[in-house]
Amino acid sequence: MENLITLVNKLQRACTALGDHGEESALPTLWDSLPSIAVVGGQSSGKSSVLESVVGKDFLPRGSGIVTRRPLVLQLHRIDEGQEYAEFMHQPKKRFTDFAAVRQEISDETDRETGRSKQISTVPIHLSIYSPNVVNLTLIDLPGLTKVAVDGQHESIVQDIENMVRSYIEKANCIILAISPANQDLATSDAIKISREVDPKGERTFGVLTKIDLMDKGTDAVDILEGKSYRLQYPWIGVVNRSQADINKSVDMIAARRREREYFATTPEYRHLASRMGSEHLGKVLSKHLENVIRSKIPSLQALINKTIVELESELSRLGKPIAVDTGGKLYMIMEICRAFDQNFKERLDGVRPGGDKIYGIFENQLPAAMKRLQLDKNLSMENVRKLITEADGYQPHLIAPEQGYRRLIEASLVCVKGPAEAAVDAVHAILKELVQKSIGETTELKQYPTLRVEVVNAASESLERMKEESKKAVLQLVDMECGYLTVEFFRKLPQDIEKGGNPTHSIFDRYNDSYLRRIGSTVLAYVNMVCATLRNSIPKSIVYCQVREAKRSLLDYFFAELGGKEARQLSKMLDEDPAVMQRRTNLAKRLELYRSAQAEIDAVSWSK
Ligand SMILES: Nc1nc2c(ncn2[C@@H]2O[C@H](COP(=O)(O)OP(=O)(O)OP(=O)(O)O)[C@@H](O)[C@H]2O)c(=O)[nH]1
Repeated sequence: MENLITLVNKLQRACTALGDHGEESALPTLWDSLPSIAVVGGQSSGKSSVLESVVGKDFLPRGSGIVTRRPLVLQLHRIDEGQEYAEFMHQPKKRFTDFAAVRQEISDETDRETGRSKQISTVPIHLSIYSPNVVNLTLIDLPGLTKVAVDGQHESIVQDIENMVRSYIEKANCIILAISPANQDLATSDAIKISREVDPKGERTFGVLTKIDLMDKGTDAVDILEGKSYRLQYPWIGVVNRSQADINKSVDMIAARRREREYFATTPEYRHLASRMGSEHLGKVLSKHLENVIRSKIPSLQALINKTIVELESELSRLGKPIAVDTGGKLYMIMEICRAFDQNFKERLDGVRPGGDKIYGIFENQLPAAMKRLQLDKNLSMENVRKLITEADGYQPHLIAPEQGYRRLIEASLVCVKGPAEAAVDAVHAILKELVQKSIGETTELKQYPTLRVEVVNAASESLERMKEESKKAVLQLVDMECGYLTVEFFRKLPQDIEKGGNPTHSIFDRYNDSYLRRIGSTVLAYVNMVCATLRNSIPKSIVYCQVREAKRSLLDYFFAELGGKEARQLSKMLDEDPAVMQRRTNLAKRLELYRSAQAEIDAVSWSK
């Protein structure tokens, strides 16, 4: 039991410290899942007296009219030994051992928030009391309900107090301590009225009857205490607090408790109820009830903490790691981020992620279609063949075969292939650029650092540009190579020209007959087609070698080489994270730490059940 309530107190205080008790928080609040006990009653019903009696100390401000003007969240911590003391959350380092000073501080802190006016405020005062004479409990003392405004107060105060009280006790996890004076008709009890409103079945309401000793002679509270005149889910508990005369005479709490015990034990009407009457019994009943409630709540509390931890962790991982402080750390961080990007890019080329297949589309469709559209026979009209053959002959018509003529005709046709080859290089370049963009977009770490992102994009683009130029040179070279050296085999296999069809005695313009020239044309076309078939295969190989494979291998090599020479200041500039993000990460980490320790503690409690 001790563990449980200590845990509750700990978590509750921690959550309040983080401001985790308001609606502004996006996270579900622990505060809302933990039970608390609110003390509700009409003015002068004996509310402060009951609280003091449970605590066993004089410490609450007293006086006529509205004394309690702010909620007081009171946590009682049992300590095994030592001097009792109190601590306020708004003065964390100050220990109060003089309880008169505690009373004064409650009063002063109330005035600080509300001014010296008689206004009320919903901002609670948090007070912890550590004592060997208390049981672990968290109690909330609320301003007393009243029926009329006194001088200097706004008419709305009656309603304001009621609303504030309701805002606390309407929460499903609030256990209500409804205090009614026995010397007033129960039908007029403000406490019963408001608690019935928020807890109609009485599942979380404890009725406390005060001032039993002040009842008119000849009357008693037996019917109420036995639950006959007004039945509550839990039995009524009667108490006898110190009278005003006792307070004036400074009768201490211990003596008051002893007298209370004696009162119930010796008064004939109440003797049979003595074991379940009095302030001490009230404290024990409350503690036991709180324990039961918490036990039943542990699973949902664990679920809530675990869910919050997952949310905090995912939010933190979305924000990314914090920036390293030293140069080496920064360098390592940049390299890590770049590697993450590079990995993503490679996976696209290797087919682990989509996009790389588009390159094959260029080789399979675009390049062959473009080569097909070339109309290689455009240069091989009869006229053109005749012109090039005779020009190549020069002053001496060829004797066996028009060697030079063939070369010129083949070259003139093959040169056309350069267009589609360069277009294929450009198309692959465009795809690679697109893949870089996509990989940049998918590298979450880069979103965190806009400057680094720009630098990586620039470095990758420059590399791709360089590779494109190399690739163009290589494919053009392939075509030039085909023009520079013809495949002899092809020509050796041709049937030898037995009859050239030429007649040197004729004029230069009709030196060769049509069928001879047609044959040359078709031989050239057959040769060029054969070469094109080879180029259709070798151009993709060259492109992959110069661009794709190279991009996979060394996309950021230049960038890395330059990175090594950068100074700390330049590295910091690259990791220029938004300060708001840094602040958010720190806050989240602090919160996560709190929730983790809460998780460990509550797990330990649930295992020890
Ligand atoms: N004889 C006797 N007097 C009591 C008892 N309970 C409270 N009183 C007296 O009733 C007066 C009001 O008690 P408080 O405890 O101050 O009442 P309260 O509800 O806290 O009132 P506010 O703080 O003003 O809202 C005090 O003079 C107490 O001494 C009781 O059981 N018996």
